[in-house]
Amino acid sequence: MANGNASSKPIPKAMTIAGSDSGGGAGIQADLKTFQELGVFGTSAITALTAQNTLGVQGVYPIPLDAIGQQIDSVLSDIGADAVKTGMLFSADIIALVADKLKRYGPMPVVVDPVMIAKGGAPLLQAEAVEALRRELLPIAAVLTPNVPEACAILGIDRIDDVDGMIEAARRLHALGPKRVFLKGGHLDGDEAVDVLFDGTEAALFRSPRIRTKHTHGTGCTTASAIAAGLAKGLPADEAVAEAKRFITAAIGAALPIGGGIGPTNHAALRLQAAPVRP
Ligand SMILES: Nc1ncnc2c1ncn2[C@@H]1O[C@H](COP(=O)(O)OP(=O)(O)O)[C@@H](O)[C@H]1O
Ligand SMILES: Cc1ncc(COP(=O)(O)OP(=O)(O)O)c(N)n1
Repeated sequence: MANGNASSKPIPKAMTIAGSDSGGGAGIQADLKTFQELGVFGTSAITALTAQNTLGVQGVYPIPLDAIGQQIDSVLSDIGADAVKTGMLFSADIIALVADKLKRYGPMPVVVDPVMIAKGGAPLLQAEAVEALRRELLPIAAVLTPNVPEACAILGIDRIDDVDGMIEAARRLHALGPKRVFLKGGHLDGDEAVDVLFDGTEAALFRSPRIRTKHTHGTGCTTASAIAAGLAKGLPADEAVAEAKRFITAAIGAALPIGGGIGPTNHAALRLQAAPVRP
């Protein structure tokens, strides 16, 4: 009897392979909250511990390779995953290990969030690891989800200024191997936050009003894990992206002004909109 109920379908499962954010707004913590909110059972392999809060990153401690590999083996050899999301991977060695494991346990859709630098400026990927990301991980990505600075770093270009520039960059990123590129426009200016999904043929735009808040910690992790949740549920990629855009827009709209710096998005926002808590 699946899920204790003979009539229910098995629950979709998604795994996050990422860093831990002690402040709870990004990383593994954001991913697992997102999976839970979107009806997906979440599992994890932690690649690095960060001592982090709304003010910034105070420490980064990579996990030994054996321990990362063992977490992935434990989860994928038993529970499995309908989709995987990768986030902070920190070093070329960790990237190579993760790519190897995903090839061994695949095929399953992999959302690659090429996390490089936290909002406060702390490096979360060693500079020399960008080439490993390009070579090992991009070719196995079902969806690559860079923000604008990450897209520039992967392509070795100085700037992307507008939506036309994003479309051109998404085309060039697609040529590096991912099935789809979802290039996020949160770092650009304008009254709308516009993202580009390029599938090798067409570029589709996803637009939302730009919310005037400083509390955007964890937007990238949350968006990528929401896409992974959609893929785990069997949604086509464009629907998974549309659901993720609704999720992150609501989460930013109800962001939490906690701590003294950049607060986290509110992962419960969509659920609370649907069923507001009565006093
Ligand atoms: N102020 C904002 N208002 C509305 N949407 C935003 C805002 N900032 C970012 N977004 C959206 O959040 C998602 C994550 O984007 P981005 O901030 O570019 O990623 P990252 O957190 O990786 O830097 C995208 O869908 C983007 O359009
Ligand atoms: C452990 C960890 N992983 C990833 C990030 C970056 O997350 P992101 O969603 O891009 O949010 P910001 O750091 O840009 O707010 C992180 N900070 N920590």
